[in-house]
Order: sequence, then C-alpha cells, then structure tokens
Amino acid sequence: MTDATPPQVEAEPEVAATLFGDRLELARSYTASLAEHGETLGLIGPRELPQLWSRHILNSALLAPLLRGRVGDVGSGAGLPGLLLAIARPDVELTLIEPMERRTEWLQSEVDRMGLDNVTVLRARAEELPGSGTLLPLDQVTARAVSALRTLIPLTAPLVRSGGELVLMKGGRAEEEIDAAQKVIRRHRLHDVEVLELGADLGLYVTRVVRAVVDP
Ligand SMILES: C[S@@+](CC[C@H](N)C(=O)[O-])C[C@H]1O[C@@H](n2cnc3c(N)ncnc32)[C@H](O)[C@@H]1O
Repeated sequence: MTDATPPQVEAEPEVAATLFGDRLELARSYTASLAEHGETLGLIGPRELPQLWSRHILNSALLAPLLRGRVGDVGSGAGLPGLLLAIARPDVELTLIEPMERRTEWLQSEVDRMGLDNVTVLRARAEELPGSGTLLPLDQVTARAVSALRTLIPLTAPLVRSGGELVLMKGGRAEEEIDAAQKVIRRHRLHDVEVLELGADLGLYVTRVVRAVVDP
C-alpha cells in the first residue's frame, strides 16, 4: 500500500507578521493560492508544500528592505521573489519579467485577484529588453534560481541604470559563482560586489544575496 496522504502546507511561521506587517493578509492569500494551484500549473513541486513559507515565501520577503524605486524581477516564475516583494513593498514599482506564457498568465491573474497596483507583468526574455523600448531603465534587478552568475549578470546588468543595483538571490556557492564570473563582472562594470547573509537574526534559513552596483 502506498501512502496517499497529500503533503501538508507548512504552518505560517510567526515571523511572517514581522516581515509583511500590514500586508500579511495579502501574503497569506498568495501563499494559499500558490499551495492550491502551484503543482497543477507546474510552478512548484508537491515536496515544496511542507516548506512553502520558510524556503520560498519568507526568504523572498527578506529582500524587501533592500529595494527602492523601480525594480525588475527576472525569471519570476511563480512570483518568487517579485510578487512577494510587490506585496511587502507597495511603495516600490515591480516589473515581473518572465517568458513562459502559462507563468505570465498566473502572475497576472494573481496581481488582478489581489488588486496590486504596483506590478507590471511582462512576457519577455531579459536579453530581448535592452533597446526595445518596452522597459524603462530600472533602479534594481532581482532574480532567484534563474542561472549561475556568469550567465545571469549579462541578462540582468543591461536592464539597470547607471548607479543602480543587482540584488540576486544565491545559494551556498555564491562566492564560487562570483569567482567564476570575474570576466562578466568587469565587462558589465560592476563594483562593490558583496554577499549579504539575511534571515539568521529572524531564526530563518540563511538567504544569500549577491548585491552589486552597475556603472555602465
Ligand atoms: C527555475 S525557475 C525560477 C522561478 C522563480 N524565480 C523561483 O525562484 O521560483 C527560472 C525561471 O526563469 C525564467 N527564465 C529563464 N530564462 C530567462 C530569461 N532569459 N529571461 C527571463 N526569464 C527567464 C524561466 O521561464 C523560469 O520561470
């Protein structure tokens, strides 16, 4: 006999209230919708449900205090981190850049359902955007789980204005990725490249972020 019990969604950690403040209901609403539809739409696997808050929702929200102005999220997928950041920071304008139609439909439906007025969903590959006139220069670009830094930097740096920033979520190999990306770091004139470790003070898994200033 196989165990047919469906995986349970992780209970909401208390720290969610600290990270989302008066936007917590929206974060709950998005999380419930992702838990309900994410697997059917191919956005998340069933094994993610027992760690949905701690591994996906809250670690995305940890970036919120780093943001300012007009921000693009490259490869938003299910909305991580871009949609969570739009929820946590209604004062920031988010553009979610995602090439897959089914994913952009999901993102737009969530934006409409929650009535978020600080989000634009753009169906595109990041490399098509520079010079296309579809995207104004951004103050910052975020990305999570899109590719290694040496390929991610050429996709993201051209979208950012001079003096803007890349804010890229990375795993435990962030330093090795930076070493392997030295050529593109020079080519795209990135400086002040640093690795931030977020979340430990809140009792969360450490989320590593590579932040760099773009100076074309
Ligand atoms: C592994 S998923 C990660 C999705 C989400 N950021 C997350 O952390 O769950 C990578 C996403 O990047 C998108 N993607 C891949 N290449 C891209 C490109 N050149 N420009 C924009 N998005 C891209 C894919 O369609 C996919 O949705």
